[in-house]
Amino acid sequence: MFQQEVVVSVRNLNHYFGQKSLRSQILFDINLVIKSGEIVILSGPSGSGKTTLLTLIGGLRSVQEGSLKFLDWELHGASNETLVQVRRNIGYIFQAHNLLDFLTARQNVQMSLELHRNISYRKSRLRSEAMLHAVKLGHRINYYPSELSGGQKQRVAIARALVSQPKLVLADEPTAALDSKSGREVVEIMQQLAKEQQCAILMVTHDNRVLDIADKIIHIEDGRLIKEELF
Ligand SMILES: Nc1ncnc2c1ncn2[C@@H]1O[C@H](COP(=O)(O)OP(=O)(O)OP(=O)(O)O)[C@@H](O)[C@H]1O
Repeated sequence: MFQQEVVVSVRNLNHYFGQKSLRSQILFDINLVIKSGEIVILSGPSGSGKTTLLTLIGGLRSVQEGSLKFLDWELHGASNETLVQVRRNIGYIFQAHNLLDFLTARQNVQMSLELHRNISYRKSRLRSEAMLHAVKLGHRINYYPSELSGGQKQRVAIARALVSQPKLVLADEPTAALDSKSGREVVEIMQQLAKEQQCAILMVTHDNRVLDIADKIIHIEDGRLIKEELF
């Protein structure tokens, strides 16, 4: 068995949007722990605060109140250098896969490794190709995004998110644009790679077909975590 470490720890987190009289509270007293290798699904109605919470955890937005720790880094009051370090340890997968159209599948994956300065071109190329094999795209390495199906593009996005062996993957509706078979394939690949690399996954989804891959499902409503289900 792997020793599970705490990857994300959120304590009494509040968040507000807007200024002065237009200021309104969006997140209320959020408490949450995510451990390595754990797959957590975040569900809730539109506008309940899911994306806001995901972007806070991802170091993409400033923490205003409360504590948010990623590994040993406190994000509340963190410097830009710290946030850059944090982001290097996180893989991001969004609904629109955000691949660059003028780069091949391999180049899209490799680009994310090039943010890590201490890796040679040869090594990054080999690792990117191995990762594309892992997501079952070994036969599409030199294809451009326009030559791939929706499910294949999303698998390239998974390879890109996981190739740097991040401690955490944040996925915002990764199956939303996919038919049920491709959606299922995409989450099963995420699950398998997460368990192999002991990476935690926090996934926002409305897709009932994939709920069973979660170790834990948390529900958010009007900015409050209301229920946690364990599997
Ligand atoms: N930049 C912003 N400025 C002001 N209000 C915002 C901003 N971003 C989000 N909000 C508001 O915060 C609330 C939560 O939004 P958020 O995008 O986190 O919800 P969500 O649960 O991800 O919704 P969906 O499922 O529709 O994507 C909403 O009421 C939204 O209108």
